[in-house]
Amino acid sequence: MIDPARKHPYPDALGPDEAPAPHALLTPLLGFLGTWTGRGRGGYPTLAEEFAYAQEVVFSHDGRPFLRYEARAWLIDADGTPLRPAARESGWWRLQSEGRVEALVTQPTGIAEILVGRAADGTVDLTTHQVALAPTAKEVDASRRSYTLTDEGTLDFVHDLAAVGQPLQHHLAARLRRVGDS
Ligand code: HEM
Repeated sequence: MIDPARKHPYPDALGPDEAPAPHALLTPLLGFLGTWTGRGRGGYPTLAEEFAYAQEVVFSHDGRPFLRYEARAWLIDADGTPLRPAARESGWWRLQSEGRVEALVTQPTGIAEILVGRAADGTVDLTTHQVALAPTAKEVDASRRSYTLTDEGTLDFVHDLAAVGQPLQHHLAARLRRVGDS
């Protein structure tokens, strides 16, 4: 049993210079490590209107060749005031040779995705390998996600979705900044 009062013997690192040293396979994704926050916009043909949201995303590692991934979003109004909690998801990005990525992501809406793709030049592109749905989850057939580290120091995110009978198309786009950066 883990004693919650005791410090974890293998804490995650949030930066490339922290211990433990990152596994060599994480090299193409070192720029992703840390906590990011920002805003995005989303929509879908089945929704009455577009929405604006804020999001926090955390990437960490424990020295092995995978990233821990955690994302929380909440809807905001035009002034940025929080309206209500929105999507949450967490998972693991498993790094393989030549920058190949296998990502496992689960959501409290009953959706579990396995995505595959590649990390290169500060960009990760992921497409659906498999989706598993809980009995009461909405129908999701596929998604395509793109994460890009830009020259301005932002992490830009685009998410296309094929769901509820609609073909693959835009659902979300966001721009995040590393917490602590101005
Ligand atoms: C930042 C992350 C996300 C935000 C802010 C977001 C926001 C929303 C919102 C506001 C809706 C309308 C229903 C509602 O009000 O709850 C919605 C619907 C939906 N979203 Fe997302 N979403 C996110 C991520 C995802 C992801 C990762 C998936 C699946 C892979 C997904 C799949 C869906 C589906 C299937 C619907 C239902 C569409 C319908 O029934 O017409 N969303 N999303």
